[in-house]
Amino acid sequence: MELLSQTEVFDGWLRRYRHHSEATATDMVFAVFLPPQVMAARVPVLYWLSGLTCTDENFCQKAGAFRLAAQLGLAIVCPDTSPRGLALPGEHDEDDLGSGAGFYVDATEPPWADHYRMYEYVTDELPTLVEMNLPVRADKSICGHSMGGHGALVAALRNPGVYASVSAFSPICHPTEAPWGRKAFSAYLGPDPADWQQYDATLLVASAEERLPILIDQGSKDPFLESQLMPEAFRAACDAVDHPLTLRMHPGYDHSYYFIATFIDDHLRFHAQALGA
Ligand SMILES: N[C@@H](CCC(=O)N[C@@H](CSC=O)C(=O)NCC(=O)O)C(=O)O
Repeated sequence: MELLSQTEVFDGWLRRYRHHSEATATDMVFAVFLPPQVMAARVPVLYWLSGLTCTDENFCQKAGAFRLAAQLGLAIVCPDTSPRGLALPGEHDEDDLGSGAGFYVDATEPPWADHYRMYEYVTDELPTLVEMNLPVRADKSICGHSMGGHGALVAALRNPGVYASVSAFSPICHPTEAPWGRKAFSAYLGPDPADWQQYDATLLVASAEERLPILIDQGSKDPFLESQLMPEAFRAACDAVDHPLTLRMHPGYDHSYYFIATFIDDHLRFHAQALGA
């Protein structure tokens, strides 16, 4: 891993690293916040998956998470949202496909399949790299926003026993029925919706092997609420199998990082408690 920068913040450190990824066959950049407790012992990790158009930097600059993470002794790892440095056909033309829009799936279709393997990257390669090279424990939790909320829910539902806790802000809960999800899945996974189900939290929850409690925060004035996010479909799927879900609707809040910043402390405490931080 190549250290690109280190910035002291709340007595901890925000670092950015570049490394070669086998999963994406590109270089990847990620950010990590290390709390001051790493001077004495390894700390647990929260993975944050960002949404469409983001890089590793949006959460770091806008969420306001590091003061409490420093108090709780929680590391936070922020991956990028897609491979970079490529010039695949159409890759940089739209906000919801290609660069900045990896959707945390392993693409099977050309021209994406050789590089757009963000599921493998965030669930396997990156945690292995982080645990080998940084002063963290293997204990981990996962959280995300919008496309990243979808990624966090899918990662937890598909990997029983791996995450101590999972939460999301404004997640794309039912991407196989949402325009963003249908467009991305068609491109990355091909035309057969049967191949999309493994990446849809609302479809996965019935067969989840672990009933890990889920926390979701959602703003009622989010312009994407009904068309793209569909938390009520996810609630119904959870209710049908008694999967523990806390879905908090917040009147007046939208889809932005102002909403995330308002409630991020609740998520940090939720994860810190599960991780024993
Ligand atoms: N332009 C896009 C939506 C862009 C957007 O709102 N991106 C969100 C995530 S949306 C779901 O994944 C975001 O986090 N933006 C970065 C930020 O710093 O705010 C459209 O309208 O389709």
